[in-house]
Amino acid sequence: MMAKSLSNLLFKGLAGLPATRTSRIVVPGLNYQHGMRYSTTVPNEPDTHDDFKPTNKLENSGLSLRDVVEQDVRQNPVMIYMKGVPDVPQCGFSALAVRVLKLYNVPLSARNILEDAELKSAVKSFSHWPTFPQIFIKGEFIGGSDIILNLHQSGELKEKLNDIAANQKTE
Ligand SMILES: N[C@@H](CCC(=O)N[C@@H](CS)C(=O)NCC(=O)O)C(=O)O
Ligand code: FES
Repeated sequence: MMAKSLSNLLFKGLAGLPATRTSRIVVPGLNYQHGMRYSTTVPNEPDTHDDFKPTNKLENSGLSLRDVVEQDVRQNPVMIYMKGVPDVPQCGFSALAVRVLKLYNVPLSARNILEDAELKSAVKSFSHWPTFPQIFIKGEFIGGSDIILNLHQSGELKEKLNDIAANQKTE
C-alpha cells in the first residue's frame, strides 16, 4: 500500500511535475543543541544572505523543548520534524514528505529528530502524533507523509501553501 506510492514517488517521480528543485541547507549558527534547524532557500532568491543568519539559538535560551517546538512552528511557515535533513533524509517516509514539499516554491525548515531523543519525545507530545515525519504549516499540525501526499494529490496543499509561495517571489 504505502510502499507502492512511496517507491513510485521516490524512484519514478511525480508524473507531469518538475524534478525536485535544488535547495541549499542553511547551517545554523554555532549554538547547536536539540537537533539543528535547517532552512532551505529557493532559487529565485539568489542574493539572500539568510544563509548566514543564526536560525537556532537554543543554547542558553532557557527554552523548554516544548517552547522550542512552539517557537519553530510559529516562526517557520513550513516546519518539518524528520529523520535526517531535507537534502539527506534518513527514512523513506521523511524523504517522501520532503520531496512533496519541495515541489512548491516555499522555504522549508526542518529539525532532525534522530539527533535528539528528547526533542523527538517533545514533538510527539506536542502534536499527539506518534510517528515522523511531522509537518506543520503556518503553525497548524498537518500530519505525516501519507497526509501530505494526499493533500498534494487533492490540490489542497497548493491552497495551503499558496500565500507562502507568493511571498517568495522577488520581482
Ligand atoms: N504512515 C506514516 C509513516 C511514518 C512512520 O510510520 N514513521 C515511523 C517509522 S520512520 C516512526 O516515526 N515511528 C516512530 C519512531 O520512530 O519514533 C506517515 O504517514 O507519516
Ligand atoms: S521506516 Fe525505518 S526509519 Fe523510517
